[in-house]
Amino acid sequence: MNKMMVIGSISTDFVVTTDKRPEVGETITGTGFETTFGGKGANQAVASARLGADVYMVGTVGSDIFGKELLLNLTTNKIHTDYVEPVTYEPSGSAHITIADGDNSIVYIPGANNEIDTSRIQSLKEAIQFAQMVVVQNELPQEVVDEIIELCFESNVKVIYNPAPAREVQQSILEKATYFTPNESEFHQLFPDMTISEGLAKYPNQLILTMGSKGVYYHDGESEKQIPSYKVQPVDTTGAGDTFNGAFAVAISSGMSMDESIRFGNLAASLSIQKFGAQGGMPSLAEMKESEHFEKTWNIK
Ligand SMILES: Nc1ncnc2c1ncn2[C@@H]1O[C@H](COP(=O)(O)OP(=O)(O)OP(=O)(O)O)[C@@H](O)[C@H]1O
Ligand SMILES: [K+]
Repeated sequence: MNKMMVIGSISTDFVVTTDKRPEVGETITGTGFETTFGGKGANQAVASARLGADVYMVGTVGSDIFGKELLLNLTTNKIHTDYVEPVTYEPSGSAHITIADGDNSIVYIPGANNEIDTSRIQSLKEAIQFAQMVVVQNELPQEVVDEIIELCFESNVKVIYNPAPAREVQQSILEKATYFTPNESEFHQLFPDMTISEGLAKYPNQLILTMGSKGVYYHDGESEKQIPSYKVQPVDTTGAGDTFNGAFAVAISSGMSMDESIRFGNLAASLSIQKFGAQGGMPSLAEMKESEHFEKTWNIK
């Protein structure tokens, strides 16, 4: 079984649906309320664990009621929580999402997620060196992300860096990631002066660009390649990118080829967007195998 370490955010999504948004000072009656589990780190951990990886989550939750639920959700998904620390001085991370007119507006409060620091990463050095794959995203302080990638690079541990949400990142850090996986807008934030083709050619077999329904692009050292997505009717695309990253991580660390691993990621993502919530539709390996697109040669270890 693949030992994987996912270092990142763990949050609750509070989702309000309403016919219109309130004006400043106004109170209105909405139409619905739901809480779902989120945080890019936790989402990617759940995606990998459902597909059979042995996942260790590294992160921070508040010592509030939400923190307990967040931990319980991880263990329910068979994720090890030994490296998830409760903190007392910040609330658990949360995203406050209002959906009106088919569009969402979001207030994200990192809270406990910002309390992880570089000394915590140093204290986990041995555990990190023991992982077959490390996965990290941008919902942590950038100096912590930098420290993780530097440590993996020096220790020869494979690391997938999902630079989401978009922000500036030093080129020297990107270069040290085994793979980095922006979507289209994150790509343009990382490389404001480059076309997509120029970026792909500069980082062959390393830059994996997800383009929603258009599929995934990378350069194999000889030419640019496009791996198409699977045609489905999306219900809720929240968590598509997280599912892709978690599934790609499982496939590539199982020794599957780049093309196979991307197809595996695309298939998992296409199943996930047919259900509500970031984690709600993330498939198990058994559900993947039931798909007509599952390939017999895909061998998950
Ligand atoms: N409409 C769609 N139809 C089929 N597959 C899709 C669709 N949207 C997304 N996907 C799948 O999900 C993967 C990731 O999607 P995308 O590039 O939109 O990432 P993202 O912007 O990080 O997603 P999100 O922020 O919504 O989680 C794609 O590579 C593709 O496989
Ligand atoms: K979904």
